[in-house]
Amino acid sequence: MAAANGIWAVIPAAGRGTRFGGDIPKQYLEVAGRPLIAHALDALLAHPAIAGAVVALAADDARWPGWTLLHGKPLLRCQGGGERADSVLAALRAIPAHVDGGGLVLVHDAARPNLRGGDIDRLVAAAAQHGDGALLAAPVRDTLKRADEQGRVAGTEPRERLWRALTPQAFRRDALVAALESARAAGVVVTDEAMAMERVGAKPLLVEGREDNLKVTTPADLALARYLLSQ
Ligand SMILES: Nc1ccn([C@@H]2O[C@H](COP(=O)(O)OP(=O)(O)OP(=O)(O)O)[C@@H](O)[C@H]2O)c(=O)n1
Ligand SMILES: C[C@](O)(CO)[C@H](O)COP(=O)(O)O
Repeated sequence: MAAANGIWAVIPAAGRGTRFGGDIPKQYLEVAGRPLIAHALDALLAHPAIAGAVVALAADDARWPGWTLLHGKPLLRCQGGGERADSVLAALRAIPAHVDGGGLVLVHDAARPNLRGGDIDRLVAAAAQHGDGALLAAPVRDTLKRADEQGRVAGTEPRERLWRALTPQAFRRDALVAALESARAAGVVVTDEAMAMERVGAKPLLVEGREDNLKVTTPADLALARYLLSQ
């Protein structure tokens, strides 16, 4: 059951895309006729459980189209920060005051365009039942090798119970804000929201998500995203 005022989504989109390269920030590269960022925003705001969204943008973002409404729902913007976690925290703080702070928020990378409604359904259902929150993830199905400094195999890592964290990740807003603030105060850079929650003792539930919920990090990812979103 969504809390009063519904579930809000937070979309960190203030990254520099250094691993991707190029002159255009990857969140604005064209995928299936729209900017990459549009797909994540559309998937979230099209979902009936989502009441609104805040997108965190770089201070010098000159490409944001200025959307303020999507699927009839509010789409707010804020300025992101130096790390992804800073952007997430800024966006959480930009959620309107009338929205229940004890309600769930979903945090989803703008760089993940292929989010499907069924995954949102299952994540929201799991997070509503599990007090410590939940995240979409994919079980590791390949053998994992650790490399030495020369790029040679230094060993094979056990993969039992190893998962790749995806997004969205869903937590009670006030708890997530406190956990992110705690990590920041400790000088710990958390790479996802679950890591911040784990730091303060939470055990979020892993919800198996689609393998094709990829994050566009390199040009090869963009080619795959274009293929997937053209289907
Ligand atoms: N300071 C940051 C860094 C990242 N992000 C966002 O977090 C998501 C996942 O980050 P990633 O894929 O690493 O994007 P970049 O940080 O832009 O990529 P890179 O690490 O290669 O620079 C992206 O939507 C990105 O825009 C953000 O909002 N603020
Ligand atoms: C949040 C995330 O997508 C989960 O896998 C990932 O940690 C983001 O990492 P990035 O280096 O900021 O892309």
